[in-house]
Amino acid sequence: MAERVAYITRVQSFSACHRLHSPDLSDEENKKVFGKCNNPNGHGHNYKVEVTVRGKIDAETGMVMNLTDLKRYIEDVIMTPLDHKNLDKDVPYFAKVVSTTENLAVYIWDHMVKELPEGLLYEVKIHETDKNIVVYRGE
Ligand SMILES: Nc1nc2c(c(=O)[nH]1)N=C([C@H](O)[C@H](O)COP(=O)(O)OP(=O)(O)OP(=O)(O)O)CN2
Ligand SMILES: [Zn+2]
Repeated sequence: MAERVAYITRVQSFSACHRLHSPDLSDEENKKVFGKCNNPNGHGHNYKVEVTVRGKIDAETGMVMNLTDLKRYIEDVIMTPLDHKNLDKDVPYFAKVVSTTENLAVYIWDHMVKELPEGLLYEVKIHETDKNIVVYRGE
């Protein structure tokens, strides 16, 4: 049978708070750029992350990869470090990196790509709110 390629996705939600604030900008500039999201005491989100892997459907198993394994990687990369956390204060990566959803997607990609078999990770999509969605594909 000809080789077939499929995309499989696992969805995971987590809750976290953050403040958009750049150490490279003055307080005034931060207020101007980030507006209400620069509130000193932060604000929270119920993030929804979609992790998609792309690969050949294995002839013997019928799977690109076992979704149960993907679930375990997501637990280690997303849930343990990020769920119910203050992103800026609890996650060392964001001490100097602004916790935008773009940078959060890069964080998740960079950690997920180390766990997964080479070449499988295709996309990290984050719904910060129902209306704000970021896609990162490792570029
Ligand atoms: N490019 C980006 N822009 C913004 C980001 C981001 O991560 N990347 N993040 C924010 C804030 O974190 C903010 O929390 C967004 O919330 P809000 O504007 O309230 O969200 P909605 O637009 O979905 O809410 P409305 O109901 O439309 O008010 C801002 N910008
Ligand atoms: Zn926010």
